[in-house]
Amino acid sequence: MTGPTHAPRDLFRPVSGRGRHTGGMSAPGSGSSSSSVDIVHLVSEMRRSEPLVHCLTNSVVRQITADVLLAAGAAPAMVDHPEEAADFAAVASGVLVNVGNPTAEQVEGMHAAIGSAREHGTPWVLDPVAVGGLTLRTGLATGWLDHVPAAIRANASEIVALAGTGAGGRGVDSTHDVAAALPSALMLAERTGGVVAVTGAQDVVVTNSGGLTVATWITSGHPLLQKVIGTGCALGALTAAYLGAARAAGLPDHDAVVAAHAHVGAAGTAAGRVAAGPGLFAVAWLDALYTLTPGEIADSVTLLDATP
Ligand SMILES: Nc1ncnc2c1ncn2[C@@H]1O[C@H](COP(=O)(O)OP(=O)(O)O)[C@@H](O)[C@H]1O
Ligand SMILES: Cc1ncsc1CCOP(=O)(O)O
Ligand SMILES: [Mg+2]
Repeated sequence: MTGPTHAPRDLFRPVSGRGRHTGGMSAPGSGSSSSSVDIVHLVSEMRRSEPLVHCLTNSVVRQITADVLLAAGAAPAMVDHPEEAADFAAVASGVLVNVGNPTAEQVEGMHAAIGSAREHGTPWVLDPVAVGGLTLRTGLATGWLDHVPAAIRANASEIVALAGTGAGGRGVDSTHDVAAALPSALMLAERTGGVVAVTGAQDVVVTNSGGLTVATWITSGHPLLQKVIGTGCALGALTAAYLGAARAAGLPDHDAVVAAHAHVGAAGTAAGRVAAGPGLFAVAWLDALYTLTPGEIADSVTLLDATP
C-alpha cells in the first residue's frame, strides 16, 4: 500500500491562522504542524480518565486490541453475547464494532450494543473490515450507517466500498491510496454526521459539521505497522477510547479521532527506530504506546488541517 507524500491540494487547502505552528501551504514535513488539535491535552485526558472500551471485534485481533488499549492508557472489555452487549454498551465510555470475522451470535450482540450505545449516548466506532468483498458484512456495515456511528475507522479500500463508490480491497488489506478515498470519506461524513478516518501511509480524518468540512492529515507511523496483524483494528478500539475521554472532557470528536491516530502513529515511528522486523516491532510498538509522553506524541507527528 502506498500513500501520498502530501495532502492533495486540489481537494483541500490548509486552514489559515489555526494551530500551534503554521506551516503555510507547503506539504507537511516532520515537525511542521498546522492544526488546531491539541494532542497533548487529548492524550493527557485519555490517560487520566482510563476510558472503558467495549469491544465487539474479530477473533484474530482480540489479544492485540486489549494489549493496545491497556498500553495506551485505556481499559478493554470484550463483551459479545447478545444478552450482555446492551448492558455493557450502556456503561462503557466507548464501543467498537469491528466486522472482521463475524459470527451469527456476535452480529446479534453488535445490533444490541449499537442500539444501547445510541440510547445511552455512548460513542461507537465502526470498523468495516473487508467490506466490499463480502456480502453479509457489507450489508451490515452499510445498514449501520443510519445508526449514527461517532466515527468510522478503516483503510482506504474499505472506505471506498462502504460509501458505495467502488470495490473493496484485497481481503483485509487496502488496494487504494488514502487520497483516492477522500471523496468517499467526505460522503460518509456527510451521511452519518460522524467523523471518518482513513488510514494508510498518511491518515486523514474528516468531519462535516453544519455543512463545514474539515480534514486533518496526519503524517506518522511506519510501514511495519502493516506487517503486524491487528494494528488497524486496535486503532479502531483506541479511537473509541479517545472519543469517550474527549466527550467526558467536552472536547470535539474530530480531535479525539486525530489524537488516537497520532498516538498509534507516533508509537509506530518509535518502534521502527529499534525494530528490523515485525516481531520486535510489535513489542516495541506496545512499549511506545505506553511510554511516549503526550508531548513526545505531539512532537512526533505532523498534522495539517485543511478545508475545501
Ligand atoms: N506505509 C505506511 N507507513 C506508515 N504508517 C502506516 C503505513 N501503512 C499503514 N500505516 C499505519 O498503520 C496503522 C493501520 O493502518 P492500516 O494498515 O491502513 O489499517 P488496516 O489494518 O485496517 O488495513 C495506521 O496507524 C496507519 O497510519
Ligand atoms: C486477518 C484478518 N482476518 C479477518 S479480520 C483480520 C484482522 C485484520 O486486522 P487489521 O485490519 O488491523 O489489519
Ligand atoms: Mg482493518
